Amino acid sequence: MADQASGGPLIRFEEVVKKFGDNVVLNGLNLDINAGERVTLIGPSGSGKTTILRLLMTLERINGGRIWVGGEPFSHMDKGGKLVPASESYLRAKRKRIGMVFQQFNLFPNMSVRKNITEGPVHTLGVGKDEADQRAEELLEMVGLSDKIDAHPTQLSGGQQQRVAIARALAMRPEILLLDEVTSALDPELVAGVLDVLRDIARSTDITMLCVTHEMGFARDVSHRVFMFDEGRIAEEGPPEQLFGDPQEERTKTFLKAVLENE
Ligand SMILES: Nc1ncnc2c1ncn2[C@@H]1O[C@H](COP(=O)(O)OP(=O)(O)OP(=O)(O)O)[C@@H](O)[C@H]1O
Repeated sequence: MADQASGGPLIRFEEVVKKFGDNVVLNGLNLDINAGERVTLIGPSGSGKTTILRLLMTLERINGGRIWVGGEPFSHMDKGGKLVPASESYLRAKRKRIGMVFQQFNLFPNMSVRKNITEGPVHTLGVGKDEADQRAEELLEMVGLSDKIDAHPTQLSGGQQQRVAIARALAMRPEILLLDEVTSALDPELVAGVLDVLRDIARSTDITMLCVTHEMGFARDVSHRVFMFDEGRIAEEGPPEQLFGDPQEERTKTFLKAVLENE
């Protein structure tokens, strides 16, 4: 885990405000994540965790503050020495650094597994077809689905589809991988397989990961830091052994107790 060559974090949220109408979801959020760090966001429903990932995917725009990625403005762009809100084309170029896996797998239903994985590299990044194919084969091996390369998504279980979605995100060689409750839509018996694949990726790559999850065991295993969110602010943060083992804030204690009782 290291800071950027520039000395700064890979991702920086600086006084970020995000509103939906009158609903202020993030109210001056400050957040730094270093290159290679794996971070988990936990907290009650509606506290703004998914919104953070969606801002990084440029699926939402901020209402105030700034986001930086790799020391460069992300929510903004430099125009003659002044920072102005980023244009669509600027955002499109910037978001190539970032991959996301969603709760719903969102695979292309009419394409084979192979095509699902090679489509982005070939069409968005201009990678040659043979190279994209080879990478798809490597990634399918990594997620344990080599034998499904010619299958269609409808022939796969939810867990298998989610593993293809993970392979598809990694095929774009992102620096940052965002995981939004990737096991929430799965039948319980399929959850472990997907989490094992993610544990492997965490162990074998130095990709920067931001996960929103209710799987506390997984959060404990893979995270360098856990952020407890409450009402759009960070109530508490720390390494998992500290945050889970010795939480300081009342809000964290109540939340963890409720999650454990639920489990
Ligand atoms: N597109 C949208 N339009 C209006 N309100 C939205 C939109 N997206 C999110 N919100 C609101 O923003 C708040 C934060 O939502 P967000 O999904 O980030 O929370 P969360 O912490 O990820 O919750 P959960 O654990 O339930 O996914 C909620 O009050 C939600 O209703």
